[in-house]
Amino acid sequence: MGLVAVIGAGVMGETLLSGLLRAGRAPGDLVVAERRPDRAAELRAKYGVEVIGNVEAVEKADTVVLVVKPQDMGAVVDEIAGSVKPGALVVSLAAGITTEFLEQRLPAGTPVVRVMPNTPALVDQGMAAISAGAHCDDEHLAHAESLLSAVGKVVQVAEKHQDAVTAISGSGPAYIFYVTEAMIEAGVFLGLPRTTATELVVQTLYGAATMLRETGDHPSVLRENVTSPGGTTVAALRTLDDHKVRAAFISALEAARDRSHELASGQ
Ligand SMILES: NC(=O)C1=CN([C@@H]2O[C@H](COP(=O)(O)OP(=O)(O)OC[C@H]3O[C@@H](n4cnc5c(N)ncnc54)[C@H](OP(=O)(O)O)[C@@H]3O)[C@@H](O)[C@H]2O)C=CC1
Ligand SMILES: O=C(O)[C@@H]1CCC=N1
Repeated sequence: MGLVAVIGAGVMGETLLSGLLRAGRAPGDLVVAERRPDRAAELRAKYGVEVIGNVEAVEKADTVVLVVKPQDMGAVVDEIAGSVKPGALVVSLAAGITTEFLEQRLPAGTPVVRVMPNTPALVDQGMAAISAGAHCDDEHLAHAESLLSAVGKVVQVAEKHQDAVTAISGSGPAYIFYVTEAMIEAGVFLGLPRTTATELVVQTLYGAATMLRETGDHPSVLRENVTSPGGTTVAALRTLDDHKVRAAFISALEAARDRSHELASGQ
């Protein structure tokens, strides 16, 4: 697998870096590119990895992982393109950025894999979807999969589905945190101490997620099991339907899908 260079150590880059180290990758097998000296010093101290400039990192890497914002991707790829080693694999974690966008800027024939990860990778419960570019073979895909499987589940999808994946699992944790916040605020409104409301909501989410995964039952069945005739749950669900919450979710995820598509053009 060789040396892996992580270009851009913000939220997602650091999440991947820390996960690879937790999974047993040696600090010497990783190099990080970071332009701010204070942040570089922090990463060196925390992870014991070499932190250098973009070009220097790419020159020696067998796998280059791009984790900068989509809006910065064009400039970063133009900077590093001439330094990518022949045969090196380029893996992009950026929303919206297509393999074609990268292939056009990298040396001809460079294998590129597009990945959409998510932040639960921080606790090894990530969900990543990967798609092959034009010059990828099964070995390249397997290599990208092994990077991401260090921090959670990995599925392969056709690249045409990556904007939808971004809307569902890439941004998904934020929707769950949003619902969590709303339920905690409701608990406080109903008179519970904030710490109690938080504990009740977090454990309820964890329990419900575990039921979904472990029973394999459809969410409709699990919801019906909670919904006693004439009871409390149906009163709440009717209110959610009155406020068109289900329709709002569909519109929200459609907006995220469309935004991912727009990011491809650097907007
Ligand atoms: N956060 C998330 O939940 C997810 C993010 N992603 C994708 O991951 C990518 C990064 O997102 P995120 O981590 O949230 O963003 P951050 O802003 O936290 O991280 C971006 C990093 O890129 C660095 N950077 C910017 N320009 C350059 C450059 N020219 N050379 C080197 N480093 C540079 C920034 O450095 P500096 O601090 O110096 O500006 C920063 O460390 C995005 O493309 C996003 O779409 C994908 C899935 C989920
Ligand atoms: O909000 C974003 O654009 C990134 C991509 C998916 C999650 N965070």
